[in-house]
Amino acid sequence: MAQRNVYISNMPLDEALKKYREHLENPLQSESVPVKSTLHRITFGPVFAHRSSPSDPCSAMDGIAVLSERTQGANEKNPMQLKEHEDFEYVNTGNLLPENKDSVIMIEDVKPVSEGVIEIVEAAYSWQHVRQVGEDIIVGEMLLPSFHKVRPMDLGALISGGVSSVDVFEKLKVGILPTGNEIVQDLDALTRGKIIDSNSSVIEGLLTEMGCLTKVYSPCHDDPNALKEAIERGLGENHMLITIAGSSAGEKDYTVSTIEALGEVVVHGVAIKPGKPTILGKIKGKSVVGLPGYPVSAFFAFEAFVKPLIESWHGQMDEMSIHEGVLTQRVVSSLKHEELVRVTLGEVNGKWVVTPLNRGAGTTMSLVKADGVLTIPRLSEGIERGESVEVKLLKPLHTLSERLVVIGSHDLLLDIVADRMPMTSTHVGSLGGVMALIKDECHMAPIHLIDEKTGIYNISTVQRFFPNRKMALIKGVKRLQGLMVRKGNPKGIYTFQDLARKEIEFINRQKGAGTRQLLDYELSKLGISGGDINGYHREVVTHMAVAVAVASEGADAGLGVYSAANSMGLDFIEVGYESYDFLVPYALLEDFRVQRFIDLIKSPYFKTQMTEIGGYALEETGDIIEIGETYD
Ligand SMILES: Nc1nc2c(c(=O)[nH]1)N[C@H]1C(S)=C(S)[C@@H](COP(=O)(O)OP(=O)(O)OC[C@H]3O[C@@H](n4cnc5c(N)ncnc54)[C@H](O)[C@@H]3O)O[C@H]1N2
Ligand code: MOO
Repeated sequence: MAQRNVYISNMPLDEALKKYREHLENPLQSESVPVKSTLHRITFGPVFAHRSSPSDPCSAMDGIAVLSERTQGANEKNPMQLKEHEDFEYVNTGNLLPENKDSVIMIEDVKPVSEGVIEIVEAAYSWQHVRQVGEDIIVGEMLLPSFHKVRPMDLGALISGGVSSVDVFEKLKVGILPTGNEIVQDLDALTRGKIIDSNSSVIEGLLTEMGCLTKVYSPCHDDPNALKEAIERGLGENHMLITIAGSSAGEKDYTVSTIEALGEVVVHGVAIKPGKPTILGKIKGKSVVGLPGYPVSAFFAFEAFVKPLIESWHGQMDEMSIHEGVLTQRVVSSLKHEELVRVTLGEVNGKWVVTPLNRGAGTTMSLVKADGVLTIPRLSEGIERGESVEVKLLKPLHTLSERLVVIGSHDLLLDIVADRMPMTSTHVGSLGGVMALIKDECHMAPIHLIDEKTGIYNISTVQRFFPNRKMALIKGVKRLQGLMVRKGNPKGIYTFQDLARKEIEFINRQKGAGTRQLLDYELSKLGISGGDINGYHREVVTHMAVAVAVASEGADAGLGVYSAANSMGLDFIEVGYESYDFLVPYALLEDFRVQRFIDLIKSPYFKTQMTEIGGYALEETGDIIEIGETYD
């Protein structure tokens, strides 16, 4: 008499899936694919920009390009006439900014007077309506992290960032093996007692939707030897095999015994209905899943086990929805239009925080980085900071709650961290980060703030801003700051005094940035005022943006870190090492996201990466300094 499988367990779904996952390794390797063929593929590693975008300064509006200096003094009472080819050139949106021009006046604000002569009633400020080099993408910037499913908007960023091919996960090959003497695949063969194989097509469709390559085999007869051969062949030709039917306790249900003979049955029988007799097996390291034969059972067992397993190999999870959160920055909007603001989300102290991204219509990266979209209706002037808003999610919520929310000063090391753990970072300078921590809008603020009296970094500033709250400073890196100049230092810039020379164009960091404070500190020691330096008021928000401006000859010098200068091939005049540390509320030190971060920056991997970039010292990285007392 044939043996029956009577030992079917009743393992809870979560437990079964966890146990099975632990038994299997991700079978997928990487392959290099031309950028235009990467839609819906999943990135194997981080993808970095090969070029900046825009790669040259260009006009952001239709109008005329002028030298801002030339327009000073123009106002309603004193209209100013300008001559074409002498004082201005006509430009359209996207045109290269002509030589010797630094700003654009919109065509609406230009009054034609006669052939080649126009009149303006308002002066232009420098870089007005000009898209600066790297406004959207900066060479070397991480465009996409690992495990990212490429969407249409990502293609735009990859192509703008000069990427020609991308390492993606190879497609998962899955074999589908229907079993049972009664199963036929051809309607003509559907005689009395036969059943048409509908399950294989359903499972094939589900796998195709997930980006897998499938192969459906001919139905295997209820014969142990035939089944053994078919399973071995199916596994040899694929990464994974799904068998259909024969999973239960019938006399001819050979699937379990065959898998057991060839490898291991990890689970047989789960506490879901339909789907109870599902088999989760492993042969030679590969996954074999036995789905029950009833069509609905097969579908649910697939959704419960196969789908999450493949998704986790792809680094992807569940679906989209609407979510509520608190806005961390005021968003001003025009009454005329409904505005779609790209935002990031994170969970801080049980509250969801919503941070707007760059709003320029040319910033493809704002779409790539967006976790969701906030709609500001027509006839609304905008939304205040602290107000509750509803966000349409572009990413699954559970991946967002794992995120470490970082607001503050920028450094290239944040890209290394963001590639290895879930993180969102907003770059608003050190003081901006401190303010966000005060309002509980982030977990962590990277800071480098010099005390102008003592020259000591961070500690005294933290004491001053948090007199009643116990904080912790996670020691980060010592990084080399200096003046970036073009290769060979053609303008002979060696000291801060040189910045005040008439022919030197400087590019500055935004107010509140630690580097801006360092500049002001050095200038005040020398008695130089910001107004003495051309370009002091021209601000960008990252070190890389400064480096790109100098490299592309938009400026002659800027202050920033060695790593940024080095990556753009610039010369570097050392100013000294500064402490770039991570400030967190003491109470959040034990938070799993903060812990994950500390583990990462203490890891050998992080040290190797930082050493490769150069310009950093990591002696105390990950050490904790407690600051202040708890008064509550
Ligand atoms: N004594 C017991 N009997 C059964 C148990 C049990 O615990 N004790 N479990 C029941 C449950 S629950 C399910 S589900 C089914 C699972 O059956 P099998 O996986 O062994 O599949 P079969 O018996 O071969 O077929 C079931 C049913 O599905 C049809 N089928 C099979 N393959 C296909 C296909 N490719 N396309 C469409 N339809 C297919 C098949 O003809 C049968 O009608 O067992 C219960 N019995
Ligand atoms: O649980 Mo079965 O899988 O009843 O259909």
